[in-house]
Amino acid sequence: MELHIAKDPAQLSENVAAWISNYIQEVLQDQEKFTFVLSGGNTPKQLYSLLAKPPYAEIIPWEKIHFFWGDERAVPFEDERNNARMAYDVLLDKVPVNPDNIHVMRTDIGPEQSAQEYEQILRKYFKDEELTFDLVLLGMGDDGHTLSLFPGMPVVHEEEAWVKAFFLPAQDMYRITLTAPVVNDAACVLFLTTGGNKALTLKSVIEGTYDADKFPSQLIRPQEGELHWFVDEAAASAMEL
Ligand SMILES: O=C1O[C@H](COP(=O)(O)O)[C@@H](O)[C@H](O)[C@H]1O
Repeated sequence: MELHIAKDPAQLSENVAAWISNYIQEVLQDQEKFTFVLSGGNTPKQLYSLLAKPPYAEIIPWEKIHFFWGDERAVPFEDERNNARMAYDVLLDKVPVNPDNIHVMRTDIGPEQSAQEYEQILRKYFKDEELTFDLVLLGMGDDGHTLSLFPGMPVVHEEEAWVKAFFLPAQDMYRITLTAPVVNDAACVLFLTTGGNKALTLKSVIEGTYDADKFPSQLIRPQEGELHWFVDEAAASAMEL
């Protein structure tokens, strides 16, 4: 695992945008397409908006990238809580992406059906591949969740399915999420985490005893791929560095 610490969220987003842009270009020297899993929430907005502007809007070969989502809130696309909607607003509507390469988790059908459909899309896409995604971008909630793998929920222990839907009582909402095994088969996983409110949780996730029921972010340990944590100083403030 590599830990990268930046001064503040603005500097962190700058660093991650540059890192992602380099990584995409490097990987595309050896292959024709690149698979990029996006996260939702608030943290990645600044990063997405940087990627949508020069120089990244111009140097990233957008038409070669296939976009997927790590998780989705089962609310209509028009709802501002919808993770795909946020990514469209800040990034995908602003760069020359091929619309056929954008693979959203649908919320215009039932969550179970959407999860099954997404699983089929992924299994078909990665049929002959040893690894799954080239890059998975993740966030971490202050409760230690990542994707929609929330503390204490059975989905944390899912080992077979790549995509699951479930009802999250705390938010009175269905969630659709990739599971840990499919993310752990990725070539590279990158966590983006900011803020002092996440400092103690981050310390537990990175330096604490393994307890995935309490801190689902600990589930993410790529088998062969790289794991990077990009955090700001406030989020890193409780760690013993
Ligand atoms: O609900 C969610 O939260 C996590 C964390 O979001 P953040 O804004 O605190 O970083 C996010 O990664 C996930 O995609 C989203 O559905």
